[in-house]
Amino acid sequence: MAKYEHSIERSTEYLRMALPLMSKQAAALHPVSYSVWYEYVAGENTRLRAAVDRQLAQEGQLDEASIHTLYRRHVADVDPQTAQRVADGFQRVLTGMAESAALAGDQTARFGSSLSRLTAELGETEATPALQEVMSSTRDMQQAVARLQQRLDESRQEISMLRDEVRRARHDSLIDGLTGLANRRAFDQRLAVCLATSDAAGAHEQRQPCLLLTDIDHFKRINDSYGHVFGDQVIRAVAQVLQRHVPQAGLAARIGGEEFALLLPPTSLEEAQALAEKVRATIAASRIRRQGANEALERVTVSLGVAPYCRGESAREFLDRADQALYASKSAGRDRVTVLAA
Ligand SMILES: Nc1nc2c(ncn2[C@@H]2O[C@H](COP(=O)(O)OP(=O)(O)OP(=O)(O)O)[C@@H](O)[C@H]2O)c(=O)[nH]1
Repeated sequence: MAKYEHSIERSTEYLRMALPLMSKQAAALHPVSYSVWYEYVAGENTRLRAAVDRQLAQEGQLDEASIHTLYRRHVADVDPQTAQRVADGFQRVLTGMAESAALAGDQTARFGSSLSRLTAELGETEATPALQEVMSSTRDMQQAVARLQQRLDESRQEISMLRDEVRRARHDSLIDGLTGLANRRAFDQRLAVCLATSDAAGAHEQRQPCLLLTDIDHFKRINDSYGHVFGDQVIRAVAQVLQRHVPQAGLAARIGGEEFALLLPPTSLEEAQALAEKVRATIAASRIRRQGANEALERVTVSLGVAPYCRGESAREFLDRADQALYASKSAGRDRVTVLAA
């Protein structure tokens, strides 16, 4: 279940609660600060709440540095999806407020021009001081509404930047930095969705999602012989081969140091096996050149384990079966594919 999916009423209430708390601090009233206080008043992020209370007890106030640290530790890092929802919610609330301010501005402007017309019709002499005062207050009101609109626009721009930042952070949190493939977290998320979809499809579906686990053979030796920089180059080369072979609806991920997974959408076991064999042969046939080294080429091989999903089993059980298949490939001499049928 999503952690925060608050209604507009609820998020407006949080805004009302957060504003006074936020304005007491030394930090500026920007979206990062708002995200922290939103989470604080919503009360579901208990670790953030405890950290804020602790800091307030010690320091009395939150300054720029502490608000950013709290945001990074307890909002952005922990759950980028939540941060995105907070930013989206804030944007919705702000948009609503900006629309109300625009409406108030229009009405004030109309009221002002009616008053001007009335004053003109009455003539200088008949325009009483009371009427003059109403006109002057109306002008003040118009200016105040215009200022409010401008501040709301500025806040909307800041929110928009924050959303981009959160989107980037979320993207980064799902990508493996070395290879550009999906990382373990992205893989686990996709696997869960894939299995739930497969279970919901019912027993009549013949083909099932398949998992190909791939591990680079004797990788420790490669590292020990040629160093970690070359080791990383080998990891990237293997990742590229996997990325080239993954079908559109599948996912290629780096799930450990030199371990990869290809998650295939419902596929026959024969097709999955053929794909695994193609990956193995492509890697075995490639020669990875060491940058700056004279000696020509390094032969790298991988072992693979293939397992089809058995409806109803857990992600852990599915992974374990694919891992057993991989282990069988390693035990049988490496550079091979083992299939463990359901
Ligand atoms: N260069 C590099 N090495 C890594 C990375 N992650 C893990 N390793 C290394 O990968 C090696 C994995 O070794 P093992 O799992 O023992 O594999 P192995 O025994 O050499 O080979 P197999 O038995 O064929 O699996 C270790 O030496 C790790 O230090 C990484 O990101 N970069």
